[in-house]
Amino acid sequence: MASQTLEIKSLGALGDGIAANGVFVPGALPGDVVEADMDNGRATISSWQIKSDLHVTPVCKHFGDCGGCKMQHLDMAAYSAWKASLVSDALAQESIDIDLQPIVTCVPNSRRRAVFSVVVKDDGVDVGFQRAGSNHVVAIEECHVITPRLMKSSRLVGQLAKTFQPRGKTASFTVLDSRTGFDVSISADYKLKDNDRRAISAYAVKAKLARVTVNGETIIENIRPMLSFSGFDVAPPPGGFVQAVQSVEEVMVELVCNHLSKCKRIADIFAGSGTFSLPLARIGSVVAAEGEAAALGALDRAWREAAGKGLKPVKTEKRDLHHRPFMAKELELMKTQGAVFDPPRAGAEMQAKELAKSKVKRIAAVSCNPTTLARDLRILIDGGYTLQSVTPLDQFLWSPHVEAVALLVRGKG
Ligand SMILES: C[S@@+](CC[C@H](N)C(=O)[O-])C[C@H]1O[C@@H](n2cnc3c(N)ncnc32)[C@H](O)[C@@H]1O
Repeated sequence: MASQTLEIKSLGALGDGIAANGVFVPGALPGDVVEADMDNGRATISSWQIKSDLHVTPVCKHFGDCGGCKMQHLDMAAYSAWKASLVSDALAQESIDIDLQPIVTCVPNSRRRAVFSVVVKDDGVDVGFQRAGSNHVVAIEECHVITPRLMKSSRLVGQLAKTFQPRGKTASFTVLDSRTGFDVSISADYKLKDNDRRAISAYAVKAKLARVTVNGETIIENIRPMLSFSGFDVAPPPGGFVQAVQSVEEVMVELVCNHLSKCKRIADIFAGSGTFSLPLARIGSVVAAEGEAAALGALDRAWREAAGKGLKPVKTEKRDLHHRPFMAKELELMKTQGAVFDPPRAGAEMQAKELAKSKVKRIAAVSCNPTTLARDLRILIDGGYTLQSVTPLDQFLWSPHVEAVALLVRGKG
């Protein structure tokens, strides 16, 4: 195996150091000079000649083994600057020139949902996260990302798995830290027998789990799992999308609601269970479109339970928005003044093209993928919108993921 001396100049989008010669070096930071073993173009650090001042001691004992966190070795200020740069670099690729708002960060131990990998063995059970690039489950004893309650839930998850999960199989247990208890949603490649259902139910009652679902089948719901979305009680469907960190969600909602604060008719496109629709219903009537019927059901129920508190109507619409976006004409017929769209990672290219032709005055674009966000913003700008601000938000601490909220107006808005 050949060895090379590499001088690290920058950080890539996935958090690897990038050497002067373009080689990606996992674990390296700008300012490092490292000796690396090269194997088929892949670099593995064997030693440091110079260690950059940007290195800090990772807080977690599992760092490097567990694939959950990639950037705990980077100084926090440099880390936040790198995250913001992921957004500004993507915008620059589309020739969008704007000074970003300061990045919104989250504190450790604030993520309210964890996806544990669980394997039951002859001598016990491993509950943890997968090693990067492998199926191996790294059993965790500590985690600095998820809430302390979720960390405690990992023990219950292990006990639950032991009651029914076949030995040697790995399954994914998504646990939501809801106000009324843990909502456990299991995704597995084995079929349940009636005995398994009975065992799951018995354990869920004993451990006071709010709900347990396996491959979409609700095995038991002791109590509805409840979250608060901007003061609204919402019971998201099993495994349904929720923003990862409540404090970051609150900032996103504030940005969107302030931007649309004078709009009487609003479209919430990719609405989920109503993170934006519900607070927006305090401002104007909302059409909430989304592909998951269960998420819309949760939204509708939350709106009904809160109705009478001066809320405007929320009309839900199940719709495949990638194939059937809101057409410009349709938005006009609906008299839409403001729109928020918050698509999955692929973005909302078709929808952006229709919005670009529309008369909608104010748009909030929320995104978890800077590249597709920049593409969609370019479409809107070319359609005559002015980009007023872009705020990066970090709710996936120490990972390479970053969110952003971009605000646009047509004319004077
Ligand atoms: C990033 S989430 C945002 C949800 C919501 N705005 C929120 O903040 O909670 C994206 C949403 O898009 C929905 N979705 C994904 N593909 C879709 C499609 N083709 N048509 C409609 N909705 C889709 C998902 O179910 C999910 O609820």
